[in-house]
Amino acid sequence: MSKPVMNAPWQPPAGDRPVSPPTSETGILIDRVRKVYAARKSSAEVVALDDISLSVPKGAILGVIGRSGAGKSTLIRLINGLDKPTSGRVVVNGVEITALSERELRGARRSIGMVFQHFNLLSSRTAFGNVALPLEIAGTPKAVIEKRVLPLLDMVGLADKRDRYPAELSGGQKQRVGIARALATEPSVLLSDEATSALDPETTDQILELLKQINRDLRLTILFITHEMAVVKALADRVAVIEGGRIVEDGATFDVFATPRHEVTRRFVSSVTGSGAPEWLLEKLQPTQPPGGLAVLRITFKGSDANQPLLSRVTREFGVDLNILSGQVEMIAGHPFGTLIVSLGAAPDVLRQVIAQLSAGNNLVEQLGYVA
Ligand SMILES: Nc1ncnc2c1ncn2[C@@H]1O[C@H](COP(=O)(O)OP(=O)(O)OP(=O)(O)O)[C@@H](O)[C@H]1O
Repeated sequence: MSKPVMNAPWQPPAGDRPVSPPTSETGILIDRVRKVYAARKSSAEVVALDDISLSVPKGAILGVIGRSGAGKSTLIRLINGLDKPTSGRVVVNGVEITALSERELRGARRSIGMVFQHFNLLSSRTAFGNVALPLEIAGTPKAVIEKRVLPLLDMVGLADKRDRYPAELSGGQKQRVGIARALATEPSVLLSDEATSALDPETTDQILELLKQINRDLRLTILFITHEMAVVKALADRVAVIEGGRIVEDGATFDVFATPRHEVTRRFVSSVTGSGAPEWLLEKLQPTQPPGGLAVLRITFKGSDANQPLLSRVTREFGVDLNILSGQVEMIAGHPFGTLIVSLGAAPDVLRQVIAQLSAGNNLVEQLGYVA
């Protein structure tokens, strides 16, 4: 049914960020993908994806985050073959999706599960009936369907709701049915399109936990798109930030949180870590020192350095008082990560030494300005 990748020899990507050629351990490969929507009478041509390359190892969870219109949904549609790129190729578990005919694609899609923001359940079917649907379409015998669906409903915690209709289920329960349905054809890859965006925070946490468990238990490769960094923080091993159809930053989740390089990433990161300066402080910040003014520093602690008593050491050593203006320490991808914003009064040469001392190890120290 599906074609293995074999015809074209591997060429390194032309873009500035090469990806490795697909191996047996590559779950999803996006190779120099460009998608241009043609101009229409009333609208100009849109470059939705502009030379994107990404590689997701088998069993990994990649979060793709971007603002509205960045190109996230376009990317998902190209991976599941609902749309074709203008150029470039998409390889899922060794199958070059972009080289398949419509008929071949129908078969290949069984190995790609999809979870949707609004669940997309059939209201006329029970939970069981919704999960069974992709198997019925694939012509699976009834006895096999029964054997496959019941353990799936059990896995998502809905064994007792098998005969309930969507209207009788909560949002979280509907999404559990959606996840079970996505797993019915035993896919190797799960694509999630804003799966938790319609859910309240507590239900979101439960669904993210379920996705993590499924990833662990089934060694399923997951690529999800979202506009919420909190979802990336909770779920992703790796993150790619997309803006204007380009990947502006990608890497291990902790590294991207700890050292965001692009302005868009910084904004996403500060929305969940409290690393951004509070509004009241931003209003008071001045670029030059007013008479008697205090310097304002932002210190980002990474990894084990987050636990070190650096501040008291600096206070003792230089005899300066550090006032904590805002701060937070939390765990990201299993590592402590903290941000503190402090003010202090010190002569310029002492300030330089304080900054040097605080910058020891993995810490990042930035001077934000001065307050009166
Ligand atoms: N079928 C289409 N025809 C023309 N332009 C399109 C089409 N689909 C998407 N676009 C445009 O491509 C760009 C990327 O859209 P896309 O839906 O992929 O973004 P997104 O990141 O998913 O946004 P959102 O979070 O709002 O869903 C946008 O400028 C959008 O207007």
